[in-house]
Amino acid sequence: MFRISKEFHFSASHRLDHLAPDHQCARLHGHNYIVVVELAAADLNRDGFVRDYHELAPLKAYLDESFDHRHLNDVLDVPSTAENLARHLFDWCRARWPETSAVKVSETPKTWAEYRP
Ligand SMILES: Nc1nc2c(c(=O)[nH]1)N=C([C@H](O)[C@H](O)COP(=O)(O)OP(=O)(O)OP(=O)(O)O)CN2
Ligand SMILES: [Zn+2]
Repeated sequence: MFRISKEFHFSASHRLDHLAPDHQCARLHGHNYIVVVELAAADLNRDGFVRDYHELAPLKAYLDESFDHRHLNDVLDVPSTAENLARHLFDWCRARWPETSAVKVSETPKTWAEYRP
């Protein structure tokens, strides 16, 4: 199996307002998010690629337009946890690129959440 991945970045604010009011993440705050999309295939195409990295440009455009410098509570219809963000972006990528195998999201230098069905 071949696996490729590409990293994307955006900055956004959010509040996890379903948490107890004394939880620090229930307060308005922001992150410099990192998103890594992974694609997998048993065979390579005629170019020797799982898929050309350049074909992932629509994900950058989607993140820039819909997530960057926005308030995530206004963007997602589920709590804006890293897990939910990873699942949302996985579904978005999988609908376009069937080789999508996982999406990882980092909110801080110490944390990662991954959705991999
Ligand atoms: N499983 C998850 N736990 C938490 C999430 C999440 O999306 N999934 N999100 C948050 C906060 O939004 C934020 O990411 C804070 O993370 P945390 O690691 O607690 O932040 P700190 O940098 O302050 O951690 P320190 O250990 O104090 O450095 C919380 N949990
Ligand atoms: Zn947060």
